[in-house]
Amino acid sequence: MNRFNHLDDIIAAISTPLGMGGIGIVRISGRGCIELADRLFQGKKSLLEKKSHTLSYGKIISHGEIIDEALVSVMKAPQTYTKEDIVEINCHGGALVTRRILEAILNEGARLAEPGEFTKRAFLNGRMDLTQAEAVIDIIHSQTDLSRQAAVNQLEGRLKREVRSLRDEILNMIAKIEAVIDYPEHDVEEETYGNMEQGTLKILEHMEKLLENADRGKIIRDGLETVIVGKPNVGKSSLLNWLLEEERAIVTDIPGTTRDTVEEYINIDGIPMKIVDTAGIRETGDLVEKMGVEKSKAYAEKADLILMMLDSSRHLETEDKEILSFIQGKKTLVLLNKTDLERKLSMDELEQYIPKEQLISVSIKENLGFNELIHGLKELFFSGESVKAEDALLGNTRHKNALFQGKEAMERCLETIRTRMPEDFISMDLQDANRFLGEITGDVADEEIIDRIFTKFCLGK
Ligand SMILES: Nc1nc2c(c(=O)[nH]1)N(C=O)[C@@H](CNc1ccc(C(=O)N[C@@H](CCC(=O)O)C(=O)O)cc1)CN2
Ligand SMILES: Nc1nc2c(ncn2[C@@H]2O[C@H](COP(=O)(O)OP(=O)(O)OP(=O)(O)O)[C@@H](O)[C@H]2O)c(=O)[nH]1
Ligand SMILES: [Mg+2]
Repeated sequence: MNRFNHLDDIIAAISTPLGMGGIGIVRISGRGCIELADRLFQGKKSLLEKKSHTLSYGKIISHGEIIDEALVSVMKAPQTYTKEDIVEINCHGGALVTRRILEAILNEGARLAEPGEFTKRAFLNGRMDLTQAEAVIDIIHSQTDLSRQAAVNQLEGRLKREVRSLRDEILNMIAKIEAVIDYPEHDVEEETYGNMEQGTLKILEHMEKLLENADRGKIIRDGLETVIVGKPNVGKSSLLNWLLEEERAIVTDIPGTTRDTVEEYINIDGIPMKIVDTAGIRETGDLVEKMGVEKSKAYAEKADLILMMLDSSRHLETEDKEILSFIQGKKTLVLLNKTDLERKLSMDELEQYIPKEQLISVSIKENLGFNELIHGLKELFFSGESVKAEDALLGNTRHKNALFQGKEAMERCLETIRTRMPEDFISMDLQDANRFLGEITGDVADEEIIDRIFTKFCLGK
């Protein structure tokens, strides 16, 4: 039996949100599913007579009762999404109707598909590699055009090709070193070690270039986790509203207005951001406020970016200094707000805590400094370059980690070569690297990893 068992079953699921639209789609995949659907179908022609990728009008009938009228598509293996026969029943969109049709299909012998099982079959049947299957989830979950474009590029196979070309280079090296091991009489040792070193360095360079972009890729894929911090009343909630261009958070001149965190997703000039407005950080006896302050600190700990706010119309106070030292070592922009008022804040004092390049003057009230803020952001994360989906080749942490392990194996290989260890050891290091890269595309398939990936899918996908 196939170790990914059940690949022979007919699977079925509702692929549209339940009862939330005009049409509902029930999808069936597996050998025999056209015959199965035909037993429920009554139209001008039997589904068995239909050409692949055609649509038929008819009625869905179970136990002599019409459940609904429908349009049914028939797609024949192997040129389908799963590479298996597929039938899709397009019925009316109500939750009950779609469920009744699914039940009728299950009664005819199909089994309910697991989340992501259609796409899992597409992977297991070789229509796509693991990075492409993961791209399908990313497309569904994408919140910005940039992350959607990155996911579409991945579905088109950009990452797959990149990893394949790395593996090809490694496999070529393995073939060469194995030939030398098998026919030592032809071996010119210095030349072999020299060639191996060159090859290894070239692959390492390629890997490093890919890894360099991983941080950008993650930001494009998942968004930049940003937290606004500062003492009470400096204008943090005003900043959130400013960025969102709507009155999302409550703003008053009473310090301690925001008590719990407020989270929003926005797209600033192409950069996807998750922005969290927090309670002003200060010593307080108020229990609720205290909890808010703790939460602010916890968010700041795990953020990609901290937007720290200061009130430029006031002197630097102990609370500000505490926050400034608390965020040391994090990627930070410090916003000097309320520049429309008379300046009291001493820049000399401030620059003891934070480099000048990271200071940005704004007045939310007067709508000043927005472009400078965007510019500062881009400098910090994209070295000032514009943000492109093509940079997001490696946004997924699973891919990054596997590539990193591959790189470590290649570094061991370099060491092996340079210390003139036996040629067998070179081959072993190369095989290690090849295996890690194979995990990215799923060519080296660990069932547990694969299951974990597909259970993140929605039903019917
Ligand atoms: N109704 C419906 N809409 C859908 C999907 C689906 O499965 N059903 N998709 C599912 O996610 C996406 C489209 N993806 C698809 C990918 C490949 C094939 C397919 O049949 N491919 C064949 C040949 C296609 C041709 O060139 O004629 C193949 O690759 O061999 C279909 C849909 C989005 N919309
Ligand atoms: N003059 C001036 N006032 C501002 C500016 N930005 C915000 N304010 C005012 O500052 C006060 C506090 O603003 P909030 O946005 O509520 O401040 P906060 O940091 O969220 O305060 P807490 O939630 O209490 O921590 C409000 O009265 C705002 O209208 C500015 O650029 N200039
Ligand atoms: Mg606030």
